[in-house]
Amino acid sequence: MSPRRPPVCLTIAGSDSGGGAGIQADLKAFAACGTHGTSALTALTAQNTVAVTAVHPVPGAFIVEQVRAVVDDLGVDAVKLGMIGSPATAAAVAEALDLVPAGVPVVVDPVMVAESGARLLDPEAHDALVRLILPRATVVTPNLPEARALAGDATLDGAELAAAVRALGPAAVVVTGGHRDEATDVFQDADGTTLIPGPRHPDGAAHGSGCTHASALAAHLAHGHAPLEAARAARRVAAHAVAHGLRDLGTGAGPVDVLDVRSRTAPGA
Ligand SMILES: Nc1ncnc2c1ncn2[C@@H]1O[C@H](COP(=O)(O)OP(=O)(O)OP(=O)(O)O)[C@@H](O)[C@H]1O
Ligand SMILES: Cc1ncc(CO)c(N)n1
Repeated sequence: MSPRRPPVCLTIAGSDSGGGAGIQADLKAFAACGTHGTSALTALTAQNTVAVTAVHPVPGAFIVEQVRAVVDDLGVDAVKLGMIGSPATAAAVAEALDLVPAGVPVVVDPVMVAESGARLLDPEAHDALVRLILPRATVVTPNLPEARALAGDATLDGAELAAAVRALGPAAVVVTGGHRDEATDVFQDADGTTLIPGPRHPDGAAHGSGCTHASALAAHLAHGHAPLEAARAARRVAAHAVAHGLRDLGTGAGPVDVLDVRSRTAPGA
């Protein structure tokens, strides 16, 4: 890679009109982690901090075309997958992944439910996600309820839960800790299980924490870090974004802020 060329990350995900999650969070996290962010939208959501009021899926052929445009010209050093939504979108995303050169890491955030409680994955898309997408993941990053839904067992936890998700085909798993009292992430790959602890920050502005985490992880893989090191860095980046979350924006859970915008002034001011 030429020293002047930053790593390029591609998010294949949904848009959050409220700017907290989805591609809006992904592009900010990519930039915060020193990479150039590109995007292929899977769905547009009319969304704010309290609800998702409408979803407009992007036609499958157009998802593929967006990925082709990026891959053919800019190149891609890591991919992050977010909202899939429907079985048809899962099939299109799988087709789009065939355009990504072999060996490029793919981080899959198996988005199911928004922080506001809205469902973002049709129940009938679950099988397509498991069959078409998870086996292609370098790292899959479910939160606790998503991991249990993928494992098909609501009683599992810790290393057993991570192993049940890894059995679906991804090389590594991070069960993220935002839904635990201690916000400890559980990483597992072929070498074993590693806990990734860290301080728990007050809740109330964690909308987009999962997207930020998965994108930061992809960005660190794009920089050449190994999955475990990238997962440790992603925990730090996401926790920082939660700590600086914009709790005064909106009436629900405020957007995370990976760029800590309150500490900045307008350029030239
Ligand atoms: N209150 C918190 N304090 C510190 N770190 C947190 C907190 N909440 C989440 N995190 C970290 O943020 C990352 C994302 O975890 P989380 O489990 O919240 O994802 P998620 O539920 O998919 O997020 P969302 O659906 O809101 O985008 C993890 O690394 C997790 O440890
Ligand atoms: C578009 C989109 N993707 C992912 C999430 C998960 O937080 C969300 N709320 N919205």
